[in-house]
Amino acid sequence: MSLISVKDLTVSRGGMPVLEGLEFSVSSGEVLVLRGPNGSGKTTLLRTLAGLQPPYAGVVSVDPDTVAYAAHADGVKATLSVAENLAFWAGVYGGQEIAEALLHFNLDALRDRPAGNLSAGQKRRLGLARLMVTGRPVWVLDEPTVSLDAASVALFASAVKAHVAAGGAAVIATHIDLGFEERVFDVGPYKARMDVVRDDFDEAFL
Ligand SMILES: Nc1ncnc2c1ncn2[C@@H]1O[C@H](COP(=O)(O)OP(=O)(O)OP(=O)(O)O)[C@@H](O)[C@H]1O
Repeated sequence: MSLISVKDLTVSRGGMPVLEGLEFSVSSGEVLVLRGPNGSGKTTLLRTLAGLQPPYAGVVSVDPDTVAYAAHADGVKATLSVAENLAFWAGVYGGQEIAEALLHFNLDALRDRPAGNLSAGQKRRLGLARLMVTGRPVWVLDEPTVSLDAASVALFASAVKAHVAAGGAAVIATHIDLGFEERVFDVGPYKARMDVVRDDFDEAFL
């Protein structure tokens, strides 16, 4: 069953098309890894998939209530403890248990530490643990392993594996090999031509 699909999608940044003609779908049980050099448009595509910005053209088919998005900024509340941060997100998303997420991301010993006092990698682990408490099936992740050491990357990879084994799906922009079976989608060939002109463009300006 397809949880997210795009058809003839163009995504834009600052009003300019960045990628165009995108077509793919991701089903329950699948991981799609986005690849492409810096600045190629992966973040722009992920933000569009997550509903944070509208498509420039084409269609994104996904129920917005099924998506959990994690970006570069961890969205951690500095004055709340680790456990309070997770409980807060669990409440926002409908009350999943936080115990499993704390254990999985090796955060149990840090549960009462104010999140503002965590290291960069610990903060990133907390940001990723949040995914587990959302209960949402479609994980849309932008460079999730930044700041993580090898052991934490392995924790993250196993969380994704468990998530898709339970029927979820994930779209992940990453430059590293996460060591699991995935489909790879290279955005390179979809780079938008700079001479794209919208139908509603006033030719008098050309
Ligand atoms: N506010 C903006 N207005 C116009 N163009 C922008 C703006 N912000 C970013 N861009 C450009 O949009 C393009 C796509 O950026 P995007 O962040 O989606 O790339 P990326 O593939 O995620 O890169 P990275 O791997 O470095 O994270 C880049 O060329 C970038 O310079």
